[in-house]
Amino acid sequence: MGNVATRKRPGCHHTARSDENEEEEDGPARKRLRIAENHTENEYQKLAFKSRLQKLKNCRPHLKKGTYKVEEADPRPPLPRFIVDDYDNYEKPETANRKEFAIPWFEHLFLPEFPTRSVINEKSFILERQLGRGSFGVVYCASAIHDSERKFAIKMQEKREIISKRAVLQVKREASIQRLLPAHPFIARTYSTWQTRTHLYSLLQYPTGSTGDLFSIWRQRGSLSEAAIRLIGAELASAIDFLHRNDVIYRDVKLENVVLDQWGHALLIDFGLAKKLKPGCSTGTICGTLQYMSPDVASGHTYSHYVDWWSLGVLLHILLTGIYPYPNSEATHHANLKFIDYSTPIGCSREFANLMDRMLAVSQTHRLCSFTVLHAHPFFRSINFSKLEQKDYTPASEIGNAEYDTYQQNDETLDDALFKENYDFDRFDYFNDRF
Ligand SMILES: Nc1ncnc2c1ncn2[C@@H]1O[C@H](COP(=O)(O)OP(=O)(O)OP(=O)(O)O)[C@@H](O)[C@H]1O
Repeated sequence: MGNVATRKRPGCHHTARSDENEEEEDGPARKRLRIAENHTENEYQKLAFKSRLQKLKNCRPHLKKGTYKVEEADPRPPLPRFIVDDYDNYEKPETANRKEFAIPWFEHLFLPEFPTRSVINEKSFILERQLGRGSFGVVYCASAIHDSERKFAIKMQEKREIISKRAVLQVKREASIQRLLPAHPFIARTYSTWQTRTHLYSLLQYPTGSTGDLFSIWRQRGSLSEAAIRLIGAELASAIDFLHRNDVIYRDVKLENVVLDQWGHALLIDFGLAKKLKPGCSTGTICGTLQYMSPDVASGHTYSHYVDWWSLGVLLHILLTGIYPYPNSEATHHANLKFIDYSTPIGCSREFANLMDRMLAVSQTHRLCSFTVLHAHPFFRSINFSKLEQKDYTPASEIGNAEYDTYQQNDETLDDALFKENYDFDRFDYFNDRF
């Protein structure tokens, strides 16, 4: 078929074709004649030739006449040298090499927080049992392959889930904050992180002989004694203060994020919502667990580290009374959170009642918003924080000795009387004189 298109048909005049034939037939003589006919072009060539000849004569006067060789001008524009050189000298990587060094995007996405080649990896451990479930995967208790006595928690998160929920930055931030944080007795350490093609792994501190997270403990045993709450509260306060001093706002203090070891010491886990925030700076992301969320976060205005003290207040309130301080148990959106109808817990010590009033005050002027104030509060007066951080106290001995009876919440007359008395007295004592 291709031949049909180029075949000369009878009666059809092909100009280009006939010129080519003429050239072929007459040779260079015929070509010269055609150039001569084109007068303008010819004149131009002559002038150009003369000018180049003159230039050559000027720069090489020692050469005799007639020995010059002028080459025909190249009709194409000169190629920029650097492109030609680059192209000529460019060493294309071997196909095999390229395959070896290429990092797939779903691995690259989680670098450098989750390295792809780690000395410690999932093959170094034996997974024993499941400890809990998070948004993107499962947390296992694991023992080191060469030392079965050493226990760790391994958090295994699915990359697919993380990407589909657009939480890549969140998990990377969590890993980097936890890994850079200095050691603290009440914060779970992150020893290592790595990734496979499908999963992210975090090797975490496992509390020795863990009795589970605080939520499960509270659900099994009910309300805790004030003595136990004092020790657990003080340990968590020490951990939160440490985070703030290291420019970290935690934003997710809740029962589920505290695990206890066999002596009842608290360990703060899950830095999924933590953020680097310098003192005096504020942030505005509405995040956290609704029932623990402070009015400042829920309002959508900017807030700072102090919101963690509100959440700790909610946690301590639940540990003692078994209920949330504000009617938000059914809330599904931050805009629906209500900060009304608070009543001071009754049937507890005046110190604890006052601590709750202070930590859960909606007005920031009345609210307890710093470790210094908490540390000096009468509820924690008996605690030596240096000894606490040395783990000199044993909260386990106090856990389970509940003294608080939740039915007293219904006695409204007593409730009101106690609230007024405590509030006025304490307000004078702590706001004006001491804090
Ligand atoms: N270091 C640890 N030691 C013991 N148990 C742990 C540890 N880390 C996590 N767990 C258990 O696993 C559960 C889920 O862990 P975690 O909350 O860290 O996961 P997550 O994926 O960050 O979840 P979330 O959806 O709350 O962000 C916890 O509630 C706890 O019971």
